[in-house]
Amino acid sequence: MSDQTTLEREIAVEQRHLDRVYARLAELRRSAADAEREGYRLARVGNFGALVERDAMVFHAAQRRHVLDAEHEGLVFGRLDLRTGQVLHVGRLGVRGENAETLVVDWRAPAAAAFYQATPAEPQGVVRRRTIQSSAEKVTRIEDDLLDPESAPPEMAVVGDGALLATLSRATGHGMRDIVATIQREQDEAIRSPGNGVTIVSGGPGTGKTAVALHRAAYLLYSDRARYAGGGILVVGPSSVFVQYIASVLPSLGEETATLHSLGSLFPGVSATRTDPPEVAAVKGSLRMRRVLERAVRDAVPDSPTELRLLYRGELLRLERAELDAIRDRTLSRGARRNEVRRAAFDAVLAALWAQARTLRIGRLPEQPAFEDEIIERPEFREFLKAWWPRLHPRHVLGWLARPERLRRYAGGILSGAEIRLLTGAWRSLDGEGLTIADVALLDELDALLGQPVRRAKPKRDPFQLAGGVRELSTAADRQRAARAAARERPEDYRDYAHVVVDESQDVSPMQWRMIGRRGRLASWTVVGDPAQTAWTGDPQELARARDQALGRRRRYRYELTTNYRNSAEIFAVAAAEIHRVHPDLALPTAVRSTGVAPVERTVPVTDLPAATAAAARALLAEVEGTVGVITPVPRRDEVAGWLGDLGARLQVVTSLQAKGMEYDGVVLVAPSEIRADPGSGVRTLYVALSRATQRLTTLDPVG
Ligand SMILES: Nc1ncnc2c1ncn2[C@@H]1O[C@H](COP(=O)(O)OP(=O)(O)OP(=O)(O)O)[C@@H](O)[C@H]1O
Repeated sequence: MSDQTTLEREIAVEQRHLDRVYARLAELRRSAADAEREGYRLARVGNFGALVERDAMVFHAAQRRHVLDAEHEGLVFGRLDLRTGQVLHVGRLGVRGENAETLVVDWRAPAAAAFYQATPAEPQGVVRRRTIQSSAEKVTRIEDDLLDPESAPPEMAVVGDGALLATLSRATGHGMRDIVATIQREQDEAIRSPGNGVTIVSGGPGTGKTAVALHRAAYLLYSDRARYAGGGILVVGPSSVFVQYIASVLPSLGEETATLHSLGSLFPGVSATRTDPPEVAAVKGSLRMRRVLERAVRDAVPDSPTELRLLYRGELLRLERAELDAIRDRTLSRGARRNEVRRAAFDAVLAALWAQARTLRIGRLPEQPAFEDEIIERPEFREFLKAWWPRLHPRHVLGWLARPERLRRYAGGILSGAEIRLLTGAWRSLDGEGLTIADVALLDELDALLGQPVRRAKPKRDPFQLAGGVRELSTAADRQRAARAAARERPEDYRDYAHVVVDESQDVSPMQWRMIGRRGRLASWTVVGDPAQTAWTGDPQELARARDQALGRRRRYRYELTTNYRNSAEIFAVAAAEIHRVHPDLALPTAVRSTGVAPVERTVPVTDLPAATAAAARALLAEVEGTVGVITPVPRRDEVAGWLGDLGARLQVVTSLQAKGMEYDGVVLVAPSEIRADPGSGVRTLYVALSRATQRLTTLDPVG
């Protein structure tokens, strides 16, 4: 029988199974809809038992219908033929037939683990593993791996060249894809790592760390939905460009309950995208900044009144600067938080005025409470309090640090003169250009130091309370919907996540670890990263300390990924040569795919750089089907974007720092020597930029 006929026959076999699954799915959807209708009919009967039954029916039916709709496309993607003769189909969700026989096993279920973990050396009872691709309920392609040839029955067919390579050769889109059909064994082990403690996944560029982290979030939600959907999963990435890139993966796995944030958007109401030069980021990210900020939050508000004068029954009551400063120091002693002790500060001022009034022997002086009431009523006194001890927002205090004379005072003896000058220079543009990503961790620290004003607790709104005090008896489905809405509506400063995923963790500074740590006090963690790709130039010991403090003493599970699935072997060879300049002995992943196309490395006269960049970008857009990234040194981003004009949605211009974690089919790298020239982290940043392309890489270096 020819190969073509075998392939057609095998596709037809899978199509029959797929037809059966989709027919069953249609049936399940119909019965879910019927159950929902029946549930509402029962409700009209009106007795309590019927209402409880309605609750359960409507809940399960609605939940089922939602899942069935979400997982329709590409539902079945794998098949295992076991030595026992049993056949298992693996898919995005578990489906049973009318007689409770298994038609599809959920990819996250223990029975599906062999699909990812079996190898020819350790077949785990699997004879043939088959990957099935389909589109709109039609099987389009199948790829087999024969894992245990000796146990294969003679009639067993094996088709295709391996699913992984076929998948890796597909064009890159704007968003990352889920890899659920082709997860590799070492990745699967990390995905299924225990839910408690800290899972640490490391590996070089393109080894699937991000993919693993996101699939792990989906796995955890499957394995213990009550815990992880209830508390929530927070995923933190380095930049907003990156968060947009990965945002579609979890919904494609049927999981919408995770919260994605970039490091610049973790603080409520802020979304910073500007980056600092590495030497400035190292100062802003250092733990020493905490001591600088502690001094700032204890200082007097700029331009606030330096004395209080009040005329009381013909006598002048007066608190001078030294006295006001002493009250402030006393009130803020022992770690009191400024926004939380406003009331205590006001009481101390009133007490000081009272003491003075008594010393002055003012005639007909009332009792202390009446005296204080009289003073509090005076508008000039209220104005004074508002100006002297206002409710402070972290942004106000960061503004104080941007004043050179204040910064010198706060940072003296903590930061060096050169470091203070770096910060002064960086914050000169704070008002004009806004916050940088590194500033956001400082805001979060200031928020923790300032505290929240004491408010009377508002009664919680009952989502089932209707107008006029009528309380509708709700169904569990209503409650579930409300719970989902609550997850979406978690307060912006929500901190009690059940799990925190940190991607590109090598670039998280000590102050950023503190910020993330505040959101994961109750959490288990997944931390993925590659030390060789870091742009951090600060103290490595301080970094390790801050990270350990955030992660706590939980048990650690470590995984190392060793295969680069992104770059062609030709492209990764260029990146590898770059990182070996500074880390000659670094063990690197193996790139599995060769395209036979060598990267293009060109030098061009500086005046020709704009035209050469535009020409290279156009050429790559014509050569590849997917996206093209133009990666620039940080200061050149806008200039280069200007050279390119509008070349369409497939092209993106990013800085070498924004390129972290990103992937494009073609990359034009502008002025690599300028990126390398940074003495702190230049080579490592260039290594990141060189390892972003799947198929084509052109580097353009200006000379002269
Ligand atoms: N098992 C797999 N099957 C198919 N594609 C995969 C697999 N593992 C990884 N990939 C693909 O390889 C590319 C790189 O993956 P990913 O971005 O997760 O790597 P990374 O380790 O986070 O990289 P970097 O550190 O360079 O940012 C992505 O396109 C991803 O979809």
